Amino acid sequence: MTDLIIAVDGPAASGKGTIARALARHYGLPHLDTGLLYRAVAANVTMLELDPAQEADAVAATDFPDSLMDEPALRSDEMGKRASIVSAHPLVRAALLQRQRKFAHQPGGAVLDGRDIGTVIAPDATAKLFVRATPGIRAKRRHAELTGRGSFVSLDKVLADIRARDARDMGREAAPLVLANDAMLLDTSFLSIEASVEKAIELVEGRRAEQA
Ligand SMILES: Nc1ncnc2c1ncn2[C@@H]1O[C@H](COP(=O)(O)OP(=O)(O)OP(=O)(O)O)[C@@H](O)[C@H]1O
Ligand SMILES: Nc1ccn([C@@H]2O[C@H](COP(=O)(O)O)[C@@H](O)[C@H]2O)c(=O)n1
Repeated sequence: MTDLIIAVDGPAASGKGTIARALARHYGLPHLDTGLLYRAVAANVTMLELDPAQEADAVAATDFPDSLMDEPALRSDEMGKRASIVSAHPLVRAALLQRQRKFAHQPGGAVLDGRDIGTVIAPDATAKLFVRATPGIRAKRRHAELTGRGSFVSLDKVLADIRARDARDMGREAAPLVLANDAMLLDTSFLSIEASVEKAIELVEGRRAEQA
């Protein structure tokens, strides 16, 4: 059987992680949330008391233990913001590249979600999804998630952070978030989680059938 590589890209809180995890379960494939790699670099920069805006400082923090990726602190909004600062440095991206490519190209295939999976990490992916939702809807979902975890932050602040992160991730020179030519758009704004996952499977199956 041919390997199945599924690339899931999209902006912050669009639902790409939720969809990628469900696809991995559905197809019995390993999953990598590549945002966690950048969040781990950001956390390491912070622990080492270095400056995330300085490329050399951020590169020095790319050598982190795998266990760091399991830290709940990585999931905070602040760490998402710092991750988007360190991720703009080309040398940080280069330091994390092979690890992601190796994961994508393991026997059988894999599901990866992030910003540059379909464009840089696995341009040869079997199926590429670009998941999006309006900034307002993404902010409401992320706000509900954060308050559910006991972190008290206003909806306005979450929306402002999402807009700032979009601008940084789409505006940077190194591997910006863009729609790959052959990516399939999946707008989750008015879809439930279940409906989004169903649609994602349908899109992947359509692409597989075209390639059979
Ligand atoms: N279709 C949906 N309807 C309602 N809530 C959703 C939907 N999809 C995802 N969510 C919720 O929205 C929040 C963000 O989803 P998720 O973490 O999957 O986004 P993401 O794009 O992976 O975010 P990030 O870029 O920050 O990693 C989560 O709380 C998730 O449960
Ligand atoms: N492939 C990727 C994945 C993530 N980033 C950057 O990390 C930040 C945090 O990612 P989340 O998916 O956990 O929100 C994100 O804002 C990006 O700046 C990336 O550049 N490439």
